[in-house]
Amino acid sequence: MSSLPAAGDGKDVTEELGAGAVAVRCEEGPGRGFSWETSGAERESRTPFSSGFVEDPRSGLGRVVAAPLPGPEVSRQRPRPRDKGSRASLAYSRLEGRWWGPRTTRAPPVLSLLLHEPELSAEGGATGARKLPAGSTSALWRHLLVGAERGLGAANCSSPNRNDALLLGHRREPRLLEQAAERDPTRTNGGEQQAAWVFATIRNLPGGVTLSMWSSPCCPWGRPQDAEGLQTKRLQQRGRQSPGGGGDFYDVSFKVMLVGDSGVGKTCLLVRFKDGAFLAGTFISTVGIDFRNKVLDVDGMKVKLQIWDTAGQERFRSVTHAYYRDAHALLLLYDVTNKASFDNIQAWLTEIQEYAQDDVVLMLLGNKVDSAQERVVKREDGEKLAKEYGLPYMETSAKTGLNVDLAFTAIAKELKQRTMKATSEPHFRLHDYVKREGRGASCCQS
Ligand SMILES: Nc1nc2c(ncn2[C@@H]2O[C@H](COP(=O)(O)OP(=O)(O)OP(=O)(O)O)[C@@H](O)[C@H]2O)c(=O)[nH]1
Repeated sequence: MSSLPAAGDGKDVTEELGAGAVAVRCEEGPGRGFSWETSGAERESRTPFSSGFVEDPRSGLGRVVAAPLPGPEVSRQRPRPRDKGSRASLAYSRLEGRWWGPRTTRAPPVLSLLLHEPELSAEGGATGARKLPAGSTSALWRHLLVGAERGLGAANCSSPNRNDALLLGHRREPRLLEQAAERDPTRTNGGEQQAAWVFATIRNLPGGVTLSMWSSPCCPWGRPQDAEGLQTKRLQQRGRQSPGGGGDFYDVSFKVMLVGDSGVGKTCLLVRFKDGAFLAGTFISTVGIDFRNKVLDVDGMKVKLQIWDTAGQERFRSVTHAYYRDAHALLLLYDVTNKASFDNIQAWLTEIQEYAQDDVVLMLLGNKVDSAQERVVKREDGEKLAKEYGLPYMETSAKTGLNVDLAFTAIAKELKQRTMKATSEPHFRLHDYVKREGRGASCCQS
């Protein structure tokens, strides 16, 4: 792979980026958000995927994105001339409002990824903007399989001058597409229309990762089969109030992480809690890490939970490790229909012990209890394990919603109590609460 040209020299770098060259990573931390252009070639496919978190300094909202990059330290440094040829070559500083890289430039680079639209970030997901040269048939875009699976979602994007747009979307956020489409109908740029409209999927990114993408029906790589269907859907849903949003007020805020093997239902649990919906159908693994916010009213106090959905797959483990230290609470899930996921709980606990704070609030959840026929892990086994480790325990179903709200509410109550130094309220006991309130197959220990 050749190195990226300096930003602003007007060159189309897409060919040079080569196969699999799509992703973005960000510096972590409030008020320091910026995005990176990255690239990766096939030969770097063993590079572990990494991810970053960017937070809008004004709204305090953020989003997580994934990138095939080495360690997080890469993003903590400004690219310098000596970085030329490294994969973190260009960056856009939101605070400074300019691009910088090997050479600071006035204009954004031809191929750039940018994070913005903070209101969308409240919903999580990876977004990015990409300026495409008109009629581009770059190697990059040949990697897009237009018209991939239905049900993939997207978030909005645009370039800094808000002319050219394309996005790297989140796989399970069709609502974001609707929002994006309503806010940004097809834009015009020098006679060429580009906007976020139609999804595609980028496959075979380094690490074997697949990312979903939406783009314009009139984009250079052609109109996908179901563009009209999408448009119809958008029109029908116009006027629906967008849920969530970034304007929630809160008194206290906590970070909660969902961990456990791939496929145990972490994403579904989060979506059930946040949206009251169940993600049935094809299982698509989480890439890197993602999060969503929800504000709960806990005994008169607004408690914001920023819930981080981690990827259960082993290859993303190095990504999630970095987030443990900031977590106030962890929900550790296994799947009652999958014995291996239960057997792996001990390994997860070892990991938690190593990376999380000592005082992290931890709860064990046996998910998918609606699948009674397929159940292979008995409730008693879950209880026993929880007791052994002194954990509160519940059985949940993201499908039916059983105990889902309860699990998060219990966590919020416990965390809220910890922040109240002296209070006249009765002492909250997480174990007792879970035992008392849990429904159906839920239970307890202690
Ligand atoms: N029956 C049933 N299926 C569920 C439940 N929760 C999740 N699933 C299904 O299990 C599969 C995996 O769910 P996800 O939420 O994507 O799993 P995950 O833990 O986030 O997986 P990774 O992202 O790979 O870590 C999907 O096909 C879901 O539809 C549940 O409570 N009941």
